[in-house]
Amino acid sequence: MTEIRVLTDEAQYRAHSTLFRRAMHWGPPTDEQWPIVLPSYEPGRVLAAFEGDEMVGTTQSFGSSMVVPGGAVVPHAAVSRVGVRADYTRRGVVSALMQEQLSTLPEPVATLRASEGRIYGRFGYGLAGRVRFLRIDAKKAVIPGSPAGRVRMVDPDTSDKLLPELHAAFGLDRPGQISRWPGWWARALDRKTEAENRVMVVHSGPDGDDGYVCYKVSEDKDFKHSMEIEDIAWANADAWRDLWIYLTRLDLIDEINVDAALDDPLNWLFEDPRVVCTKDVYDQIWLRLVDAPRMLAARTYGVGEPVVIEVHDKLLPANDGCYRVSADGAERVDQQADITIPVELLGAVYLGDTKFSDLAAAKRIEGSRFAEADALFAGPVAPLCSTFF
Ligand SMILES: CC(=O)SCCNC(=O)CCNC(=O)[C@H](O)C(C)(C)COP(=O)(O)OP(=O)(O)OC[C@H]1O[C@@H](n2cnc3c(N)ncnc32)[C@H](O)[C@@H]1OP(=O)(O)O
Repeated sequence: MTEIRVLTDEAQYRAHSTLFRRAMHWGPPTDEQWPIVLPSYEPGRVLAAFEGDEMVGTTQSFGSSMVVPGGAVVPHAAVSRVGVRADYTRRGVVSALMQEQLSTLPEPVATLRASEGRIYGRFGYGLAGRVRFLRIDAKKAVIPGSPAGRVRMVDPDTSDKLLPELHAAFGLDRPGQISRWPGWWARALDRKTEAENRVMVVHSGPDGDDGYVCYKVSEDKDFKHSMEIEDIAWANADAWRDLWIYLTRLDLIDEINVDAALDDPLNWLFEDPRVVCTKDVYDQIWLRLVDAPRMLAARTYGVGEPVVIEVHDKLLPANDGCYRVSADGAERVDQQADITIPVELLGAVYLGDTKFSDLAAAKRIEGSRFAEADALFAGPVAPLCSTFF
């Protein structure tokens, strides 16, 4: 009989970390890594499955906030470290963990990054946002003109304090973006275990610091240098452009790799837009509407005729019901539905990445008036989450 418990002390957290890492075929956390990982264990949010006294499965969440279409910011749970011991898989362990986690989360929405695409739909998560992996030919990347402001390198002691402050001050620019928690920053800014060659650069304009970038450069051979952008954020278009002027004018760099939204306008910075190459498009945000009525009311909608959507949710039946969505908002109603949709697919359309008409074409949803629903749920910008967890 699988029992789900909330873990409470450091020894249990370390066993949780070891179990999850082994499920991913990684080694356990080392003594050097553990002090960096420990702050990411938030009391009350760490669950494990037990068979008798044996821990056999894990999950946890981090408390944060997420932007929804229209700009409202809602409480959000970042779900992570889902793993089952290899000798206990396919016996319902993760199903029990997911049911308990979803039933007890205080936030109305949860997201995660999925290791495999077939795991989470059954738990009500839908693929709600994709990311582009870009490669920029730095040798040919010319941005005409001069920078508007200045950049300066900052040392790790300065960036430990400054970067979290700046990230919070810049705000969350796209649907799907989430705020960062202290344990996230502890790992991101860790310099003991993996970041000796990380460089942090801050941009300032007329009103002070308004952008930053963190990157690492590695050398393949024959002085071929490749840069990975780990984190980049800006408060205005001048800061964004100036950071890219800095990055593309660095000596010795052959290529720059960066993650971007599907509609990121980066290629328009360059004289030759072909210097930006999309290497891959990959799924990123898996979204679970935990409190569907609250989340439907939280976002704004485009112009168009109202539609009535009937939602089915096997794990959280409080979400079941019909919702009338119009340009003025969404509310629960007792009316004939135009569209019937399972909660994971409502999650998939929620941020605007996927259209009702595409789901209907694929025979994933039933009903009519899909074009009207597309118009209501469409947003002016593609979703993105630049905070990996
Ligand atoms: C957010 C994150 O942390 S992503 C990382 C997820 N973790 C991993 O990938 C680590 C390796 N894998 C594992 O630890 C486990 O196999 C898990 C977590 C993916 C699944 O745990 P299990 O306890 O085996 O799942 P459980 O037995 O509850 O399965 C529920 C259903 O999902 C299906 N399922 C589970 N995992 C998979 C999978 N990888 N691919 C396809 N179907 C799956 C099962 O077949 C079962 O289907 P059924 O209800 O029709 O019989």
